[in-house]
Amino acid sequence: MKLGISSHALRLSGGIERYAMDLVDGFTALGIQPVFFAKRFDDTLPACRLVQKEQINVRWLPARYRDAWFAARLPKRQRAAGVDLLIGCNRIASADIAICGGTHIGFMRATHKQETSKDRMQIKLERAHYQHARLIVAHSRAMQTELIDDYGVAPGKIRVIYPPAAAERFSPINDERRAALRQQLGWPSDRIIFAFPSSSHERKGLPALAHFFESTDLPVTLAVVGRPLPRTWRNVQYLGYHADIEQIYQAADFTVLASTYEPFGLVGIESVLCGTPVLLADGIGSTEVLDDAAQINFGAQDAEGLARAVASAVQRVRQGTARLRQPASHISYATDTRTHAQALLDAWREAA
Ligand SMILES: Nc1nc2c(ncn2[C@@H]2O[C@H](COP(=O)(O)OP(=O)(O)O[C@H]3O[C@H](CO)[C@@H](O)[C@H](O)[C@@H]3O)[C@@H](O)[C@H]2O)c(=O)[nH]1
Ligand SMILES: O=P(O)(O)OC[C@H]1O[C@](O)(CO)[C@@H](O)[C@@H]1O
Repeated sequence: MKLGISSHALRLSGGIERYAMDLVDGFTALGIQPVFFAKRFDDTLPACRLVQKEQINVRWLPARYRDAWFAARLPKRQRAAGVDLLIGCNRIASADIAICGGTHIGFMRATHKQETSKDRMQIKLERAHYQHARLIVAHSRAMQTELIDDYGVAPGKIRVIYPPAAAERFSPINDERRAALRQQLGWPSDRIIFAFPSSSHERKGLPALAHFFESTDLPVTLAVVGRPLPRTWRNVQYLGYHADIEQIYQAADFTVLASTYEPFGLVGIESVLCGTPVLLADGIGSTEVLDDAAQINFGAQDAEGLARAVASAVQRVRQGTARLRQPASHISYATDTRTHAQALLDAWREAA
């Protein structure tokens, strides 16, 4: 069988790029070399050597037309490469398995965005994506609901399969190494650090978090990794895009997301796998798979709820009960990439 994966890019960026890379990892472990269709490749990544690269260049086009152009060119390239099972991580109209790690209608509703012609183009392409695929893999139950209610997808076509995380990257370290890492990052031992990995600050709740952190008297710091910050705040530190993000999780006391729309939130499981519990706003997809020891929840729009959640996190750290010594036991599914790749193939066999 010749397996294809389509995605925006094979490079480090946000969640869906991470997911596509984890698919490469998982299929490689199963002895399958995927053909990878993308607009861009970062050739310094080891993943690029594990795939047959098929680039579809869209750079010459204005941004708004790129996705549709990519989707239109893809079928010919699929046939030429002899692909007989295509997994679509981006919106295309020729995938056999469509991955749903977010819907545009759900995103627009949750973030109260005014619809423009660009959004309508995205939604049209997205409908074609879901319609063409024989199987849709939703990254959370919330996505399953959006697919049925907002896109009219037949429930029988959808399977919820949670996304994986690379275990060799995301794992706990011992206390000594952790203390050294914290020192390296300039984090005093009496400071309680909340990591905030984000490539989309507005959607992931930076305004509410920054407002709380700048005005609290608790000895807490919000450590932002990913996109640069628009300004500075008291108790908020920016660490840049950190290639070895696992070190941030390993060294931090908690990881926090106050997202208004978060289909899954890989950040949640990556942090827990590193032994670091999470503060997650209600409704974030990964809250479905974590137990109470691993997470503290609050309402994304509830300032007092956030304050209570941070206070209870601080209390756990002070009591020495925060860290998770057996990370996998707090997550309801097997997170390794190989199991995920196999689950996709099994679901495909059932659907075909
Ligand atoms: N190396 C590195 N990685 C980073 C950094 N900042 C963020 N990331 C990575 O970017 C990813 C963020 O993933 P998510 O938490 O899942 O959020 P997203 O970018 O909004 O992803 C979207 O697609 C996911 C997959 O379906 C969904 O899980 C998610 O909810 C959302 O829709 C994680 O893998 C995280 O490690 C950084 O500074 N450095
Ligand atoms: O807040 P961000 O990172 O721009 O993400 C928004 C994106 O999320 C999606 O709703 C799906 O994940 C896209 O349609 C939308 O462009």
